[in-house]
This record gives sequence, structure tokens and C-alpha cells, in this order.
Amino acid sequence: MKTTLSVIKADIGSLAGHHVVHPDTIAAANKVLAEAKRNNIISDYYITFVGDDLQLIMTHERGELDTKVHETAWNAFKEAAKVAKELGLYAAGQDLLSDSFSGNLRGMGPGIAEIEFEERPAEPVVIFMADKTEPGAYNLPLYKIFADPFNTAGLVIDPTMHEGYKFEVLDVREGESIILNTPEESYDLLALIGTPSRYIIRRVYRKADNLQASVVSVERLNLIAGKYVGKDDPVMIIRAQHGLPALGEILEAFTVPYLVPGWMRGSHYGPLMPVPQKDARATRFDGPPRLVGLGFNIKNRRLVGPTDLFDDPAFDEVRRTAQIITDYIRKHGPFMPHRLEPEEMEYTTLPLVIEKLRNRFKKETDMYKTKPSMYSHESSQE
Ligand SMILES: O=C(COP(=O)(O)O)[C@@H](O)[C@H](O)[C@H](O)COP(=O)(O)O
Repeated sequence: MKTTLSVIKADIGSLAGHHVVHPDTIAAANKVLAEAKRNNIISDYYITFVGDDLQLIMTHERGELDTKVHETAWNAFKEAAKVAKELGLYAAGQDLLSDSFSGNLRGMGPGIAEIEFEERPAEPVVIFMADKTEPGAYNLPLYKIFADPFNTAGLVIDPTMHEGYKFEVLDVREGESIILNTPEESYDLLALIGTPSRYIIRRVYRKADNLQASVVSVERLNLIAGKYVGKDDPVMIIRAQHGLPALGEILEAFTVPYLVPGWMRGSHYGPLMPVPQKDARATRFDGPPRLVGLGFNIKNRRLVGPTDLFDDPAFDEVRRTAQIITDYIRKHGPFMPHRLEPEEMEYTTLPLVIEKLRNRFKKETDMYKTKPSMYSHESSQE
């Protein structure tokens, strides 16, 4: 019997702005999940939050995209959003883009990371949950964890890992995916995932036996809704140890607070700061973007744990570096490269402001005409 781990998240409204989930909304979601556990729809669950995102962590034996499990998550979010509305919380129901549930949650707003596997005798997993950023934020750390021997010693030392990993990359603009093998196609992989707004690592497999090691929620709300409705605040599952990266190799990838898109109004680059659960609240300039990591073991679908992985002085210096970067980059105010590039700003409210200026531009010359984008699928010869 296989086990499925489903991590499903949504922003259903929060306290004092886009800041933190209210405990009453967690309690409302808890009632729904407890009932689903009694009815054997799910085997076990744990509810938590990062910033304004409610996170449902569930185990079951129903596989990925299961209607009953997804309906349970939808109902939990709906009940929580109802409480958010009663309390007058901010942006109540924000990520619930549809009025009614049909089939599964894909395209309906919530972020979904699910992985189905045969439980190993001991099955350690790490669940990462971020606020005020988007799924491509995990591209760089995932590359480090599964393809960079300077991060992951096991790629050199452990014979089970030595063959390398396969990365499934999704092009969220074209709706296409590609599988690339490392180490031999590392440079091709980097050519794509260095544009994390478009090419997102969705799954990672161990090459030796196709064992799935990781999955990322790749929903991009703004592309689904066609306008800015908050960031996608991604979740990621990584299985650890025994022929997979060790817990410490996974965490090592977060010792640099890399710049990620998101932060204030989903429009700015800022450092991804790993924090303990108690600090999982967006504050300064609605951030800086936060990352929480919870470690569990799964035994016969029971969630054992969690341990709060960034609640550790070993990450104090990373947080301090994040503060220094925050001070520095904030000084750029509305200027790039703090503010996102124009293509990404399309999904914010900035185009409304630019539109007002459109008629005031006067034609000058053709010499600045742009060429087709290198990534557009039309040929430049045509
Ligand atoms: O990015 C943000 C919210 O994203 P989130 O809901 O966390 O996905 C915030 O910075 C808001 O954009 C900002 O607080 C302005 O919000 P509004 O006043 O427009 O709702």
C-alpha cells in the first residue's frame, strides 16, 4: 500500500493585513480535517501557517489529485474563510478563485505539492513553506541539494546518489515540461532554471531507480487569474536520507538568503529568510520573504513530529545577512533591480498606472524597436 503526502495551502484571510493567519481560522480547518480523519479520507494531518498562508499537511492512501482529499482541503479552506469573513480579517477568501469545487483543486487557487511513495523503513521528509515569494524561489536551492557536490557531499561519496538526479522542469508560460539529467545536462538545466519566473523545477527523481525525491507546488495564481491576486507562496516536499540528500545537506542549501521575487505587492526582489515557526510572519515591507522548514517522519501514514528546522542558532548568521541585504536593497526604493522586471510587473497593478500615461507619449523614431524574445517560440526569421 502506497502513502501519499499532500501539502495544500491557501491564503484565506489574515490578521492586520497580509501578515499572519488567525488561530480561529486554523481551528475551523482543524474541525474539517479531524472529521475527514474519522471518516478514513485521510490517515493523519498537521495544520500550520507561514505568514498569511494556511497550510494543510495530510497523509492518506488515495494517491495524488484525489477528489475526496482535495474536497476535504477545499472545505477546510472554505470553513476557515467563513471565519475570516466573520472576524473581518483582511483579504478573506483571497486564494479561493472558484465558487464551487469540481474534481480537484488544480487551477482553483490553492497551492498543491503531493508525492506518492512506498514508505521506507524510516521515511524522513522535510516540508518547506514560504511566504511572499513564488515557486521558482526553490530552483536554486533544489539545484544545490540535488546537483551541486559543493553543497551535497553525498553526490560524490554515496554510491546510490553518485549517478545523479533527474529534474522535471515546467515552463509555466507555454504549459510544457522537460526532464533533464544531472550531472551530464547541468548546463542545460541551468540555462532554463536561471529564469525562475518561467521555468520551475516541479519534481526531482533519483536517476538510479526513478525514486521521486521532491515535489514543488507550481501554481502561479497570477497566470491563472490573469491579474495580481497575491504571490504563490510555494510549498515543497523533500524526502531525506538513505540514498537521498541528508537532512543537513538539504538545509545547507538555505545558508545563503538568495534574492527571490515577491515581497511588497509581489513586485520586489528580497532575501529569502529561513525562520522558526514563531517568526513566520511578514512584517518589514510585508516581508522579507520567509521560509519555514518542518521535519517529519512518516510511519504507516502517521506523521511523527514535527521538528522546527530553522529554530536553530546555526541559522542566526543567515538571518543577519538577510537583514543586511534587506537594508541595502530597500534603499533602491522603486528602482530595479529591487523592483521586478517589466514582464513580471504585468501581473501587478503597475500597468494601470502606465496606461494613464499612454496617450501622452509622442512618436520620435523607430530605432528602438525591440526584437522577438529569445524564449518566444516564433522564429526571428519569419
Ligand atoms: O504581496 C502581498 C500579499 O501577498 P500574499 O497575499 O501574501 O500572497 C502584499 O505585499 C500586498 O500586495 C500589499 O500588502 C498590498 O495589499 P492590498 O492593500 O493591495 O491588499
